[in-house]
Amino acid sequence: MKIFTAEQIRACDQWTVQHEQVSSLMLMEKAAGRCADWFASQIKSERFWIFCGNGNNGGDGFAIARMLYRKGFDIDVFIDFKNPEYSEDARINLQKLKEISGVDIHDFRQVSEMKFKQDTSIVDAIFGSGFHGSLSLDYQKLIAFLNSIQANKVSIDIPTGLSADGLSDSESVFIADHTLSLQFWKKSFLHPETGNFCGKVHILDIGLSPEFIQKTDTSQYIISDSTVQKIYRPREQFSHKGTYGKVHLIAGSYGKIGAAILAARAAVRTGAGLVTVQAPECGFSILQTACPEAMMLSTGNIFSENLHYEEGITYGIGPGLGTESETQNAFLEFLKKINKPIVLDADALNIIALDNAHLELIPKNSLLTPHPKEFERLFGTSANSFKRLEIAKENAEKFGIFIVLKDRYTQIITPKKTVYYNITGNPGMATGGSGDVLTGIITALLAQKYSSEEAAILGVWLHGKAGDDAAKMNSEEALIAGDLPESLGRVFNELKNSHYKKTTK
Ligand SMILES: NC(=O)C1=CN([C@@H]2O[C@H](COP(=O)(O)OP(=O)(O)OC[C@H]3O[C@@H](n4cnc5c(N)ncnc54)[C@H](OP(=O)(O)O)[C@@H]3O)[C@@H](O)[C@H]2O)[C@@H](O)CC1
Ligand SMILES: Nc1ncnc2c1ncn2[C@@H]1O[C@H](COP(=O)(O)OP(=O)(O)O)[C@@H](O)[C@H]1O
Ligand SMILES: [K+]
Repeated sequence: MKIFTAEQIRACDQWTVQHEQVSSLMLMEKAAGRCADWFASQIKSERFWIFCGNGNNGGDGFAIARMLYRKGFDIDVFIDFKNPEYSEDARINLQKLKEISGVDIHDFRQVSEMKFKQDTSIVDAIFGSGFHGSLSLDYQKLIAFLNSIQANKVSIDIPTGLSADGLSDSESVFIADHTLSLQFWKKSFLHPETGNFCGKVHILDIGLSPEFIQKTDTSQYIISDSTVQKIYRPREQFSHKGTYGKVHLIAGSYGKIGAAILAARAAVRTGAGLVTVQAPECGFSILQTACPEAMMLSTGNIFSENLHYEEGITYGIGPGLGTESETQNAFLEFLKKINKPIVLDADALNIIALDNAHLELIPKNSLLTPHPKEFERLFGTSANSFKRLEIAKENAEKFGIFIVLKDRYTQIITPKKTVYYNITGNPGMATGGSGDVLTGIITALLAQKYSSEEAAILGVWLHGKAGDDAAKMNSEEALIAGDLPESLGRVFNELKNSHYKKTTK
């Protein structure tokens, strides 16, 4: 699914009006209708306080107010009495609302004097994609007041004060529990500094031109279920374990053998034909007990100092590996021998980060899976996650690598500087070892002849879906990394069913 900038969304809006025989007023009616239906079906409140600005976001708010009133809800609308200028469509919808005697319209400055009933939901239709600059003092006070009261809060299109494309200059931003985003994800929803204001994001299809969407280029995408269904290949009937590749995980050291176990369990559950763990002997008995499906190769006594290289193997290196000098030397020598894509995580990245020249040793099309701190060690600090993404793009291109930047919405950055955001997963996965599982998953996919790009996209999606399945079983709080490989089976079943549903009657 494409992510467009605010400017592209505006162009899409205009294209739809020009080419699809709908007026902008009809589009607003459709958008408001989708929002009103969502409120009526998802929200328990009897009454709504709807705050409307002077542009088309406010216009949506006026139309939503009218529709919710007709559905039987108790509605109060708040506007800026000091500013009588409205966009044309907002003006028409405000006029329609004024014709309804049952809806009270107040100046938003009066809100703090009004009695707030507990079951009221607050709707923010103040500013959307047209917001720029910063808020006036009166609006800042309003947002501070709304943020301070306990209520269910919903933003239309974008929380007021946020910009669609990155950080905004606004001092205050409306904090939503839900954001009803029209047609598209916005980039700012996907980054921590801005996404935190959006609550749960719901994308409402308002029927903007599919032709425009298809023909308009972007370099940023959401990984949608349909993307993943296109990548996924079911297993062949006449196959054997050789068909599904040989994985070697170079992982674990004294005190961190669990990392190797988690990666190995993930690799076997992702369907790799044969999995071997290269680890120090101190971990053998626990590894062979915890994951009997995997074979073992000794790399040392309590840490790795002697790594085994063979042709035809797909390597995943780093979880719990340690950074002792012997391990560093062994790993860097090992890197020089490899000329096909590998997966590098955790301590493998920390060793590479010790010297910039090490980056040159990474085989082209390899996948690096840093969390933000590891990324910083590799490529330097950045002021915010938007700048970090730009640094990631430059380095992915420069070194010909895929960077899987792990976060709430993990970003995959390709050597061509395309960005894929993953929206599966949940905060239950913020627990030690979940990254090790991802290494096992991606390495197993690479071994099964998925391309690096496919392995990254399918891998992060599967990982997040496994997290969602595990959270459903165990709650987000009780989710542990070891649950993730156990959930993969249900996720694959679902994926396979949807694949067959697409290809059979
Ligand atoms: N996607 C779609 O196809 C569809 C989109 N739709 C909806 O349209 C929305 C976009 O509408 P929009 O372009 O009118 O912008 P909007 O967010 O209302 O803001 C502009 C107004 O706010 C003002 N203003 C701005 N910054 C300000 C500030 N700091 N402080 C004070 N004022 C400020 C600005 O004033 P100006 O700068 O012009 O003086 C102007 O009056 C979009 O988010 C969605 O809800 C649907 O209706 C139908 C289909
Ligand atoms: N709040 C969150 N929502 C979704 N996914 C998350 C969240 N927090 C962490 N994750 C995922 O969990 C994994 C954590 O990886 P990492 O930090 O390397 O853990 P570890 O080093 O303990 O294995 C990443 O894939 C990340 O995307
Ligand atoms: K809004």
